[in-house]
Amino acid sequence: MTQRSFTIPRSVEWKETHILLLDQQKLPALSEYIELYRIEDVWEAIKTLKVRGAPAIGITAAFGLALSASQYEEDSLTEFKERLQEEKDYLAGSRPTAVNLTWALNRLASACKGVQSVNEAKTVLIHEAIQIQVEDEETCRQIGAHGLKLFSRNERIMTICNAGSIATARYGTALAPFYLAQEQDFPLQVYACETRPVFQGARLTAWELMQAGVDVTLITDSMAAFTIQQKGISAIITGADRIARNGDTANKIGTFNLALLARAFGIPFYIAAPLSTFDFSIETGAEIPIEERDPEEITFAAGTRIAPEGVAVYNPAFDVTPAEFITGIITEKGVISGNYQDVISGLFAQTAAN
Ligand SMILES: CSC[C@H]1O[C@H](OP(=O)(O)O)[C@H](O)[C@@H]1O
Repeated sequence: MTQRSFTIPRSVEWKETHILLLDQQKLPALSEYIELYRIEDVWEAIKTLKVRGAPAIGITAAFGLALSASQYEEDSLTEFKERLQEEKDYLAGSRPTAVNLTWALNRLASACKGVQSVNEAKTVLIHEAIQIQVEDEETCRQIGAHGLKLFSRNERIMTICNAGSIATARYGTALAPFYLAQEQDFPLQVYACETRPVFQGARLTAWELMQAGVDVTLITDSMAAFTIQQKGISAIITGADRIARNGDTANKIGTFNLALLARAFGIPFYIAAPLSTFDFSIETGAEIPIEERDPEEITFAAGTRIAPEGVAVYNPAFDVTPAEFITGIITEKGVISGNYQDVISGLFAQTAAN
């Protein structure tokens, strides 16, 4: 098996005194890293999608909380933990849908439970945030390996948004199989939906896959059905932002459309997501908070107004695909399918036991 080498971009790096962040709003024209020193800048980077993608949001928020806490001057452990809770809640409020944000912040808070001093707490927070990133990279690689087994050579696969390397620690979730396929000289053809309104597919997925030398074709979201029909798309794979215990899955707006098309065309529809994207506290997708974003994301394109001033706008950033339309969920533990309620409950039990 030939091993090929190529660039797989990273979204964020811990730099002790600051966070180094790939500004995803500047891509694809500019691949620029910015330095974040304050928690307010981390909050703003998440809110304005300078960093986006469920795992990448969680990792960045964890770095932001650890960095801010490293600068606290409170000597009292009680006062330190009170301020940590306040700033944890502040970061958690930056975006509502991706559960990885609160999952990562809760993990840092839990890591601090047994500390005996402020200095120990500061060290534990940094180590836990770094550990989250290290684990996520391996998790994504495992998702890629499990996902790649589902595809045949030269298969044509559709995706939406960007669930790539820059949406995670590295490799991505939905795009991870394509990176591993490229490493193994296993040819696949990817059809990427541009992903209105902020074009994560056009700006980010096309950029990532072209950099890796993956055969990627860009289409508009409205072309999905005709492309499946005309180009013989044989599978669809997307990322996820929050998965309920029954398997209902929130992902970028337009994902549910693709799941319905997969059912209509009789092709598999896969979700790729780590266990950290499962929200074991909610039973169904009806409980998933759906972020609604600035109407100007729709009424403007590239800084130019494309809709009449004052027009009513509905701009949900995510939709929820009912579990019945999901062929399988590709996790680091393997592909789960069938009765998601039972299988996910089993995963929850395993995770809780570890
Ligand atoms: C690997 S999670 C990526 C996930 O996040 C995206 O949303 P956003 O760009 O708004 O953060 C999209 O839902 C992707 O599937």
